[in-house]
Amino acid sequence: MRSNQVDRSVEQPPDGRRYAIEAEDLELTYADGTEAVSGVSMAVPEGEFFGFLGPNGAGKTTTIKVLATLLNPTAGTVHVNGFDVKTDQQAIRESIGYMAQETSVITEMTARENLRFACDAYGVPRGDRADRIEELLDLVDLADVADKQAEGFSGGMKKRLDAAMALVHRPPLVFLDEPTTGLDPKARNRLWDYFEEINDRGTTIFLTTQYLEEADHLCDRLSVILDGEIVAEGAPETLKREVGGEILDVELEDGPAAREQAAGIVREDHIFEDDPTVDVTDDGITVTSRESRKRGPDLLVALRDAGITVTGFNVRSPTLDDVFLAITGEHLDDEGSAASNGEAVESAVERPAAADGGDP
Ligand SMILES: Nc1ncnc2c1ncn2[C@@H]1O[C@H](COP(=O)(O)OP(=O)(O)OP(=O)(O)O)[C@@H](O)[C@H]1O
Repeated sequence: MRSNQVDRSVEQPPDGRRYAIEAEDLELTYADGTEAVSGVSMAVPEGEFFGFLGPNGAGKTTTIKVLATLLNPTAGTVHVNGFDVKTDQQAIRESIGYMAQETSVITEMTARENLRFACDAYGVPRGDRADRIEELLDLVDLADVADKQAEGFSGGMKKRLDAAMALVHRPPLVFLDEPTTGLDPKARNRLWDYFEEINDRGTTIFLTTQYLEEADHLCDRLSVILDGEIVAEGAPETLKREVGGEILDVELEDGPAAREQAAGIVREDHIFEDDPTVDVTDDGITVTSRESRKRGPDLLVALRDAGITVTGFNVRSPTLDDVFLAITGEHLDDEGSAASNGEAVESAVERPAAADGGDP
């Protein structure tokens, strides 16, 4: 342990691991007065796959930049790998990998040359470089194109090279800032496999994403950030359970007046006895209740008796989008921007992002 490393032995997670990240009341206000992060606290144990989920502009990148010592916090206490972000910046930089939103790949160089360049930048001992580069090229499936210029790489290949470059010095903790934005589902899945592999090897991962499915698939635990504040945290399954029940989606033939009338029937007719929540959507209503399955048919009868035509009906388990809706009253749409209820209601789970141009 370096002399200035904090001994956090009294603040270990319950299972004896140490914390890779500890932040308490982190605040960051930009020079123009924008309060990007207001009182964020988190504790990420070593080895965890931790997700930081939120819409555009929520404060994810700002938080990551503080953790990676690229921005000084305005207030709060932050330790990364046991080091203080205010006083031990060099030690933190040596002990983390950072895959930024913008690519670090130099397109005039080959994949192998880019990795060599990253080894230089991180001071990887010369004797270790060749083996490490081969290992990373294999891991991210770029061995076949190792000596090809990165210029011709697809978006997915560049992202995989970016991720490999963040890992040449074998950091115990890696920050991935929206690593799959703009990739097609196939390219995204390949990156997910790679991230899972490095996490299985023991690397702590701090991932920011605006994709609900990504957070759900990869993360052991996550925090949801909105307008610079954490609004929920927990394991994806726990958060979904906390929504409290199952979701009943009812599609209606008629427009807004019929949807409001249907919502009124749910609220006033006491068909569901557990005080359900009801949301008006683009094409009907959504009811969240522990009795969705049992009482769903009774609702259909009540709607028919009121002269409202039902065109579709489905009971399902809650998704992270339902969690987001329950907490914020807004959906998180596929562009990562929070959309008011009843406007853009499809989640990133259902709509893939733009193609990234033919990832092989
Ligand atoms: N250099 C800056 N100066 C002033 N305000 C900034 C600066 N960088 C970011 N902001 C503002 O801070 C807030 C948080 O931005 P941040 O980039 O951290 O959000 P984000 O969740 O990472 O969003 P995105 O998904 O768009 O990257 C936003 O209101 C943004 O406009």
